[in-house]
Amino acid sequence: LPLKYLPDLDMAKQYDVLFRLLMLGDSGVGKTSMLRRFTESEFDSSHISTIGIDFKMKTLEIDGVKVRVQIWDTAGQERYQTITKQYYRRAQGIIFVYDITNEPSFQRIVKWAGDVDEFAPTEVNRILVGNKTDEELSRQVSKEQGSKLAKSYGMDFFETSASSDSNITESFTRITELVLEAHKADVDNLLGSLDEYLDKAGLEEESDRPRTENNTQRICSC
Ligand SMILES: Nc1nc2c(ncn2[C@@H]2O[C@H](COP(=O)(O)OP(=O)(O)OP(=O)(O)O)[C@@H](O)[C@H]2O)c(=O)[nH]1
Repeated sequence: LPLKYLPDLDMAKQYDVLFRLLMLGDSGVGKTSMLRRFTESEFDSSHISTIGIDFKMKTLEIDGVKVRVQIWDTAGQERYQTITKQYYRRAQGIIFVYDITNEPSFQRIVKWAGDVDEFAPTEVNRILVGNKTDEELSRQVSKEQGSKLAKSYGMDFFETSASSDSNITESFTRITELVLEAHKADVDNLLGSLDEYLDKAGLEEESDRPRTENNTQRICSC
């Protein structure tokens, strides 16, 4: 492989694997805010409802693996659900979000989870998140209720605040870890063959090089 291709190989190594995560929950629970907090370290107190679906990317390093996550932020509003359901199938991880100050948003997790059972692959990883813990005085759903529901679904549970940046990184990291664990065999295979490819590329490049005094010049000109 000619030396000039090496920078492209470096680009390819900026991340090892890409996963798709999906955020689901009622309108106003804070899905967009959690995602903005996680990817841009920002928070906005105004509510601009997501139209249809949007996504943001972030790279995490877990156990030495560079994982790029594409996080899909869905609109909680009913009218967009025909569109958003089309994305369930492509997700490897799902974050269910409710608002701890809004009991109906918690009750509706059952409905969101039911939709996922119907439209997402069965092996999809899931976590449950109760957001807005900074609004403790307005709390309507206890931590125990959240934890119990999560347990009944076999999900990990977090209480977060996008506003005060509590448990946001932890939640996104946990779902990414679960997805990575679930796909460990595939990832190992992929990384194994990529390493092999890079080693091979390095060897070929060595053997391509003319064994003359001009070696240095040739390397520099690339
Ligand atoms: N106090 C508090 N407010 C929050 C928090 N997270 C989000 N909010 C506010 O809740 C409102 C709704 O937040 P969004 O992030 O737009 O909610 P969403 O779930 O994306 O809503 P849709 O796009 O309509 O589905 C906004 O006014 C946010 O500022 C939080 O952790 N604490």
